[in-house]
Formats: sequence, C-alpha cells, structure tokens
Amino acid sequence: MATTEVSVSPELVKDVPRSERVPEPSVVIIFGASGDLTKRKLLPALFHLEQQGLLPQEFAIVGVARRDLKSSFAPDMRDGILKFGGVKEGENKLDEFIARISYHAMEFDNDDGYSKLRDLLDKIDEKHGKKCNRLFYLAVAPEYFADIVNHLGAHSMAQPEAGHARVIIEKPFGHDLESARQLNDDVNKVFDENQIFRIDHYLGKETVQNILVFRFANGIFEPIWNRNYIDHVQITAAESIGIEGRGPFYEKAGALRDVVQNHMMELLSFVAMEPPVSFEADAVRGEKVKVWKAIKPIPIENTARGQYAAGTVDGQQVKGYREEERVDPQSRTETFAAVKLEIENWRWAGVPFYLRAGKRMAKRATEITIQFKQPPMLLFSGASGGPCKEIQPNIITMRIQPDEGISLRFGAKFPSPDMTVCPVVMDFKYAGAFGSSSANGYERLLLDAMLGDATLFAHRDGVESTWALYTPILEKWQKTPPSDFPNYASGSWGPDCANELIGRDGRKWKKV
Ligand SMILES: NC(=O)C1=CN([C@@H]2O[C@H](COP(=O)(O)OP(=O)(O)OC[C@H]3O[C@@H](n4cnc5c(N)ncnc54)[C@H](OP(=O)(O)O)[C@@H]3O)[C@@H](O)[C@H]2O)C=CC1
Ligand SMILES: O=C1O[C@H](COP(=O)(O)O)[C@@H](O)[C@H](O)[C@H]1O
Repeated sequence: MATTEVSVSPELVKDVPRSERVPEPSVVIIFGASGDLTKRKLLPALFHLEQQGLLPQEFAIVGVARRDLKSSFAPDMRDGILKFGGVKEGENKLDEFIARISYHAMEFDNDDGYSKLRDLLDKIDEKHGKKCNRLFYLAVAPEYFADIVNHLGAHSMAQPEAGHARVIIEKPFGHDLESARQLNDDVNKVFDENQIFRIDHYLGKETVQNILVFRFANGIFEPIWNRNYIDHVQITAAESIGIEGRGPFYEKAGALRDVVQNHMMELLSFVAMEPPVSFEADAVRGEKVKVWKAIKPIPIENTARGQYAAGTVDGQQVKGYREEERVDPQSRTETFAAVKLEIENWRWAGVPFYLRAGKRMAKRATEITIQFKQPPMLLFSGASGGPCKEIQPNIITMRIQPDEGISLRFGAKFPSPDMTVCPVVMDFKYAGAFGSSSANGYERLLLDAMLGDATLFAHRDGVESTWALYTPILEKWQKTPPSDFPNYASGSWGPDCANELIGRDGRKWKKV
C-alpha cells in the first residue's frame, strides 16, 4: 500500500519551550523506592523534568523502603537513570540531581518509622528555608495503600500546616468494585479528593492526550465522529513481553485487571467522550465517567480470554505462562482478554468497540482504529480488480506506541485506463514531525501532581464505574474456569476465541 508521510517543518518546532509550568518548592517521597517501578520509570522521569528545568530550585526526593540501603540508594538510582532513562554518563545536571536524593529505611507498618520520616521532611524544609509541598508516591503493592495512607494521617503528614500534601496511588486501584470502594473510603478518610492522584500512566502519554487534540482541535474529524459515519472501533494493546518476573502480582491480576479495566478504558473514554467544556479536571473527568456509565452490561459471550503457551517471540524461544517463575503450573490466570462493548448514547448507539490486550503477542503495539462506513459503491461496481482486490473502507489508525503517529487510509485511483481504486495511506509520525516524543507517561503525570493538576488522573467515580463493568465478568470467569488454557502460542495474535468474538459480527481484527 502506498504511504505518504505528513511532516512538520523543523523550524516550526525547533526552539519551542516544552512548558513553563514549574511547581512550587516540593519534596517527592517515594514509598517502594527500592522497587522496579521507581528505578525504571519514576527516577528517570524526574530527572527528565530536571533536565528541562521543570523542577523548582528547592526540590528533594526521599526514597522509602524496607531494606537498609544506606549510601547505596542514590548511586543505584543513578545507574537506573543511565540504564532506563536514555541518559549518558556525564550528562548535564545528573550529579546535581543525584545530590537531591536521600533514603529512609522503614517497615510500612512501623510507627516509629513514620515519626522519623516526618522529622526528616521537617529538616529538608529547614534546609530550604520554607515549607515545601509534599507529594507522597505509593509505588508499592496494592495491599499497602490503605495502611500507608492511614499512617500518614496519624502522623500529621496528610495536612501539614503550610504547603500542600498530595498522594499518588499506583494501579491497580482495587481488584473489584467492592475493594475499590473500600480503598476509596479508606483514602478519603485521610486525604480530601483534591489531594488524591490515582495514576494511570497511559494518560501521561503524549499520543493518548493527542487523541483529544486530534478530535477537538481539527474541524474535519469531529463532525464525522459518530454512529452515522463510524462502523466500529478497535483498540489493541499487544505486548511482546511476558510477565517479567512479576508472577505473584500477575497471578492475582490477569490481563483484564492489569490493563483492560484501566489503560484500555482510558483510551476508550478519550475516543468516545463528548467535548468537555474545558481541560479542567472536573470537566474532563466528568465526560469520561459519562461514557463508562453509558456502556451496556457486558454479556459473557462478548468476552474472550487466553493464556500463552511456549513459542517464539522476536526470534527467541520463550516459555509458556505456566512455566514462568512463581506461577502455578495449573494456573488459570488469563494473559489475554478481549471484549466487545456497546455504548448506549446518542453518539455511539450501534457502534461496537472491540478491545483486546495480551502478553507475548507477535509484537508490541498499542493502536486504536476507527473504521468508517463505506459509501454506496455503485459507481465502482466491477471497477476494482487489477492490483487491488476490493475497495477498502476508510480507516484512521492512532498508533499510541511504538512508532507513534496517526494514519488515514483512503481510496485513490490506480493509474491505469480503468477506474481501479486502491487503498493508500497518509501518515503522520511524531518522530519525523516533532523529534522523539516522550512515551513514558510518568514525566508529565509527576509534574501535574506537583502542580496539583488532576486532569490526567482518575477520579473516585471513574475507577468505580469501570470496576462496575468488569466485576461481573471477573466473577463469571472465576465460576467457569477455562478448560483450554494455554490456548495461544507465544508470538501469535491470541486465541481463536478472540477471532470468533469479532468474526461473529462479520469483522476481523485489524493487522497491527
Ligand atoms: N513495575 C512496573 O512496571 C509497574 C508497577 N506498577 C505498580 O507499582 C507498584 C510497585 O510496583 P513494583 O515497583 O514493580 O514493585 P516491587 O515489588 O519491585 O517493589 C516493592 C517495593 O515495596 C517495598 N516494600 C514491600 N513491602 C514493604 C514493607 N512491608 N515495608 C517497607 N517496604 C516494603 C520494597 O522494599 P524492599 O526492596 O526493601 O523489600 C520495594 O521497594 C505496584 O502497585 C504495581 O502494581 C504499575 C505499573 C507498572
Ligand atoms: O500497568 C502496566 O502497564 C504495562 C504496559 O505499559 P506500557 O507503557 O509499556 O505500555 C504492562 O506491561 C504491565 O503489565 C501493567 O502492569
């Protein structure tokens, strides 16, 4: 298929400052500081903010975890920034940034640990000569969320006399509707809703925010963004990686809880929501919740699940899920999930949304495809043939990652004496147009949380409404364990049942 790339003149974007939003003096306190997330994502993201001059002069990071890491913590984080942050040794500001890091060892249930943490934070304020805002980041297993929040409240760290206290809570936010409600109640007892930042890093991705820009800043797309023109929507979140040593976590989670209930529902809400009156947190979050609440209860036959067997991914032989470390050899946990959703509102009635997510798929690709209805083809009957077998519908594809961009497929006349229509593609690529885009959402979200901007964070209503949709499915899956697991080979596109799910409607998953 012929492709034309859409580009932006480099002069246009060369010296554009990325942002001028610098937070007030702040301390970021990371619980779970010796963990995977902190090293791979959080510290590199904070350093990128430092490099862009987006951190305040008075800024510090306090890592909190169980092990007594003493002086090895800061050097370890330095290694992480070099390894995972795409940063080179000797890069400007690196040592200055590392000097802002300190470490506090404690058990999460130890009162004395919290008293000492408060003393440490007071000392940091003294050093800076002012009360700094405090951002507590809970990068810990979900069972600790409520306990840590309680202790912060009991030790007067939720409401310091001056400066703001805010808390970022990692996903998964609960494991079903009831536990999400309970967690919301627990956290709301200590922090006000405007202090709580429930993070979903997909919302920090440039390409995800660009869905709103694409829809609402361009006059040509929004008028056709509805049931009159759109045939159906597909959202794919395919990962080539497996569970990466996170056996105990994944055994309890599975694909539906891990990515569908949160990341994929966020993507869906941006595709389907009505224009908000502004980009203020309440306006955006309110429109998202309306979409989720308009989704019809999902019948079990509109779902499919799978688990990967051994296979070949990127030329490497990999083991099956049941052979992974710390996974039950008889595990029934799904590593793939697909659903068909129907949004019962004026814009979307009758337009199915098909979602699929899986680990150990043929390649890593998160994409949204909007397939349009075809016009009457009377004029072209018998006109296709030649190099193009049949006339294809228009498709807009939003590539969330990798190779971030957006493409539009349309029909063009194939040069010949006949009226032959061939599909061609106009393609916008972030990398070509703007230089590389920051695909790691944590950078933007950490900055927003320090600024107190909750637009890109989940609200209490939001998490509860997505759990309300998926809890009945999880319960039914639990009651009827799959008899065919593992049912897809690593390196494939998932189980047959997912093809049957979309095939029943006479459609196919789009090749990504
Ligand atoms: N890793 C990832 O890519 C992603 C993770 N998340 C979420 O982020 C959170 C953290 O994940 P991850 O970093 O992978 O987890 P890890 O298991 O790698 O890290 C857990 C951290 O918690 C600390 N810890 C555990 N128990 C205690 C305790 N009783 N007292 C004090 N410290 C304790 C550990 O300290 P010590 O080492 O000293 O034992 C460690 O620092 C989870 O909620 C996860 O779902 C979300 C998206 C992606
Ligand atoms: O939250 C999670 O997300 C990652 C995928 O994130 P991405 O930014 O790499 O797309 C997923 O691998 C992990 O299982 C899940 O917990």
